[in-house]
Amino acid sequence: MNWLENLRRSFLDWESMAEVLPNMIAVGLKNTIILALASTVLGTIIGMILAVMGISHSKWLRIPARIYTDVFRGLPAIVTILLIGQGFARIGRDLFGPSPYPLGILALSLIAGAYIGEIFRSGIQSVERGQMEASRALSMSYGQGMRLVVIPQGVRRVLPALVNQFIGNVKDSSLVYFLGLLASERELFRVGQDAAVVTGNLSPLLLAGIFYLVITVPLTHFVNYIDYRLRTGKRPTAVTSGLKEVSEMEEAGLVSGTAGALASGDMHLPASPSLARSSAVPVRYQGGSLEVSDLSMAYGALKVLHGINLTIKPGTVTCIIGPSGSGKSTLLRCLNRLVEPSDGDILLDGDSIFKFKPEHLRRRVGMVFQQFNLFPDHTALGNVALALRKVKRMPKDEAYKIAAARLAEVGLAERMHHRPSHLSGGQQQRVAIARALAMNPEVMLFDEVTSALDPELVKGVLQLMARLGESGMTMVVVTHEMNFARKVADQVVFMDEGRVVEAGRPDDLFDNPQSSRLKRFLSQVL
Ligand SMILES: Nc1ncnc2c1ncn2[C@@H]1O[C@H](COP(=O)(O)OP(=O)(O)OP(=O)(O)O)[C@@H](O)[C@H]1O
Repeated sequence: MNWLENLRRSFLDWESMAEVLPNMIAVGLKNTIILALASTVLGTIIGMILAVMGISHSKWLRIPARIYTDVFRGLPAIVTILLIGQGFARIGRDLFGPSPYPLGILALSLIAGAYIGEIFRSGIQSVERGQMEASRALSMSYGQGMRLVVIPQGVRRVLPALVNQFIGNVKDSSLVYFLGLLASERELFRVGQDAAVVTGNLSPLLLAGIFYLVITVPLTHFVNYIDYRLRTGKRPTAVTSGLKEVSEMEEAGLVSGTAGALASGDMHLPASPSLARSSAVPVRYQGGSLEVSDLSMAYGALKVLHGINLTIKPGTVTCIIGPSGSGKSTLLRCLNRLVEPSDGDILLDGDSIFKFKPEHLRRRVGMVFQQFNLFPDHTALGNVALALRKVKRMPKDEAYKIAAARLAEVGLAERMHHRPSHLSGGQQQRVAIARALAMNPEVMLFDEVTSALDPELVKGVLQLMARLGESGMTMVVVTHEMNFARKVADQVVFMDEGRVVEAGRPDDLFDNPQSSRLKRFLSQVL
């Protein structure tokens, strides 16, 4: 039992622990926290700058950020601390006085910045491109899209990694003692080590270890909890349970009145009980007109649109059909300047859209995407209200009132407090439509909005779009739904290889195609 007693004296000598405890808390713990917090805050600022430089289009920003990251990640922490702490000791003395403490914080921050920069960069780059596209389509500037949509999502995704970095800083703070700290500046490790030398056992050092764990373990669990809350949002549990069934029932309700109606051509609107109920007084829209002339567009050397001419009258529905890669989506994106054409002009209510700032144009021309592109960190209501608040600068109450009304119009009054991940695909797409409508546009662009939906959810969305078309909204719809185009469109445009091959009334195009290309296309899709 002798060796057991030996171990106890080495590690669990209560007296020497009790003796060092006040100093451990008042000096060691305090300094460790100051060193770790200060270097994390400064490192976060450096990291954010590095991340923005790292994703910049300019190589003059990217390359220095890369070199910095490689150097400070590649060097052992102790080397950096000694190089900074001793190499800059003179400057440090002039700036901060005799203490090496500030230089220690600086060295820790420079190291942390390199890691945090990489964490931020990968977080921001992991956010889907569609999020920025949706932000821009809602009239946000690039900066607003980054600040309000992309960066918050990126940061949330990397929150656990950032906490790991803080924990790394807590531990790395022990290296600063190499710089020769004053007694009042010693951190946990140094206080423990000093006491261990005096008492001749390791108990004070073990106590220091326990303090490290007291800082890091609860923090990890707390951040995991915050991460969970941010990911899932505050939601009553009762709503989550049985969600699938509710959403399926709702979709079924939407579909039931129209099942097969589109296919048979016997579609009466609004046939859906939930849609009809949700908008007893139909909303009327003041649709705008579009005139596209000689429009061409290229992605680099790839010419995608060749001299497109198109007239879209106010309050009409134009469906664009054509084979994959024929330039339909590109034409749509030219209409709200998500891409810039190389030639030609587009008039909105008689004015060239190139006279406006793109952000102003996009308030008048809304867009809905195939992949919905809802903001996952916001509820349905938050998704619709975000641009109203941040772009249109409406007071919060007014924005939420309008958002709630728009969601009610698309049959989602009862689901407005749900996040996208708790909505079915059809419901998400209806939120996206409500979100675009809330900006009060004159023209709505729909880019294959039902292509990502399960077949049983398609009809609900198509029915909503058909109702919107009947309410006076000008709509340009890229679609593979030929029955929808036939029944709802005022004009169908067939594109192939970047050209409008035929355009006209749906009956004329579908029943009496003129060109061999349209005949071949229809024979493949009908
Ligand atoms: N961002 C881009 N960069 C480079 N080329 C692109 C880009 N987007 C589309 N293209 C190319 O432009 C052409 C037209 O694409 P577009 O998406 O407009 O066609 P589409 O008719 O909408 O096709 P689909 O029905 O498959 O969506 C294609 O050859 C496509 O590969």
